[in-house]
This record gives sequence, structure tokens and C-alpha cells, in this order.
Amino acid sequence: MAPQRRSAPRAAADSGAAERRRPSRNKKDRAPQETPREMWLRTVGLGAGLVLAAFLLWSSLGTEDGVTEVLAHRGEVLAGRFIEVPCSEDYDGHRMFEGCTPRKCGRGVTDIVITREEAQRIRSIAEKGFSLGGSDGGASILDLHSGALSVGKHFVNLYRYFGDKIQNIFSEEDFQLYRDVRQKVQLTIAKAFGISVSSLYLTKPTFFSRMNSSEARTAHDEYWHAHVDKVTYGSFDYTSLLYLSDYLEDFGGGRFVFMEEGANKTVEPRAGRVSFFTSGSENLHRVEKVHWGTRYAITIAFTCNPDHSIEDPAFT
Ligand SMILES: O=C(O)CCC(=O)C(=O)O
Ligand SMILES: [Fe+2]
Repeated sequence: MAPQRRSAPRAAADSGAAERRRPSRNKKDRAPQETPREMWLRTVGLGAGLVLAAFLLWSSLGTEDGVTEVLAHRGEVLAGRFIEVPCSEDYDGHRMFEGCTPRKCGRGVTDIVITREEAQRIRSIAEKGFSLGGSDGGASILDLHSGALSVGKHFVNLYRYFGDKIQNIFSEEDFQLYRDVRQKVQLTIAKAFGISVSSLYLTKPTFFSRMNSSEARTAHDEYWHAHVDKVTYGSFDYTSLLYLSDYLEDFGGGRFVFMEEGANKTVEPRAGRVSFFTSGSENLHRVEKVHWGTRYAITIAFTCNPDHSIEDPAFT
């Protein structure tokens, strides 16, 4: 954002007015001397003002956009936290699927569905993929379904590029783990929203993300904009995020923010943490800019519309 332009210093022409406002020496000489009590009060007042100003500055720096509540702290291990929010009307414009299209909306976080060990193993899959490319800017994606990988300012298709040799990069165990994780997340969503697990289909894009503090080079690198997944991606009905690194251990900034009037809610990423929510504008969100380090995550998306379903990645 462009910095606010400050007004130029007032011209010398003003100095006459300043001169006129200046009290006469005589008057000042006649002013009563400050008592020690008054001096003390003035010092205390000044100190309190400074403390207040420092606090306001600190709180505005720490929260970027006035975030006031943390839904999931990085240090806590949540067995499951769910917050219901009223559904938006975004689903009305799409085909409705009884028993799947959100009627109950909300957001949840759990740290017990995916272990930290599984998160570590799945992150290794992401690192292998990203080692073959990566964006010049701050955000890279790797989509094991389509084969898309960010490289420089563009994307390549790994499966087309490597052909059968892709089996030297990813193993069957990698794909098996990916499928297991997807299945567990799908079950979690179905349970939380009271829908049948078989009414949900994986949809695209489902992808790994890697974010760092490099300056954005293309619009794809600008991951921090507020958005609604249903609007951005169309087919999404339920979004989930599996975090693969730890806020403040592996990176700074990069918290997930549900944007709400008055009180935004943050989710602090933690390896193995699954955050999930209905994809309509009841869950407008953004990711804070990463200030240092590298943040890994997977966006796993589900739809109620079988026409928009995609397959799990597998060697064909
Ligand atoms: O990585 C995140 O925390 C959120 C990513 C996101 O909003 C998205 O992929 O649509
Ligand atoms: Fe999103």
C-alpha cells in the first residue's frame, strides 16, 4: 500500500504568525514557578502517555489488522474446537446436494487427527517436489493431482516433464500417506458438520503451499489477500488446511485469519494442525505475510458435486 503522503513543512511565511503567538519575555518572567508537586504530576502524566503510546504501537504492529482473538494458539494441542457461524447465501447460487451442501456452517481446528510425525513425513514429500522448482516470489504451489509445480514466474507439469521417471521422485508410500491423510481429514469434516463421509468429494485445486518472505513477482505470489474460497475456487464447499510447520519456530507472520467485523480470529499454524471450515463468505479469510522462515501447508478441498470431484494421486 502506498504510504500516506505527509504535508510539506509550513513555509517561512508562517513564521510571522508564530512570532505573533510567542508570549512576551515579560509575561513569561511573570509566570508563577512550577511547584515540585506539579512537576511530579507532569512527569507521571508524560510517562503514562508514553507507555500508552508504546502499547498502542506494539499492539498494532503485532496484529497487523487489529486481530483480537486467537482461535488456536501454536502451543496448545486441541482435541477439537468447533465454532458454528451462520451460513452465507453463497451456496444458493449452486446446485444443492441434500445431506452435503452446508446447512450448518462454521470452522473447526484439531491437533489430534494427524500426528506430528505424519506431518513431518508429508512435509518431506512437499520438500522433494519443491526442490525441483519453486516460485521466484514468495509463494510456491505443488499440486500432486494435476502435476502443477511453480517454477520461476510460471508453472510446469511434473508428470508431463518427468514421465515415468516421476517414480524416482515420489514413491507409492508417499501417495499412500497422502491418501490416508486426505481420508482422515474428510472424516473429520463429515463428523463436524453432521454429513455422510461418502457425500464429500475431493476437488481441485488441492495443493501444497510453500510461503516465504521473498518479494512477490506475479499475482500468484500474493497469497495474503482476503478471499472467500467458494468465490475464488467455485467448486469448494468445505476447505481444510493441514499445517506442516510451526508458527514462530519455522516462520514468523503467516498466521491464518478469519476476518470478522470487530474481532478477527487467528489460527496459528502448528505441524499436524488441521483447520477446516465451510467455504462460503461466512468464512472470509486471509494469510498474514510471512516475515521470516518458510511456511508449509496443504489446502485440501471438498465439494458436494460429484461432477467436480478429482482422484487421489497415483502412479498410472
Ligand atoms: O495456507 C493457509 O493458511 C490458507 C490458504 C488459503 O486460504 C487457500 O489456499 O485458499
Ligand atoms: Fe483460502
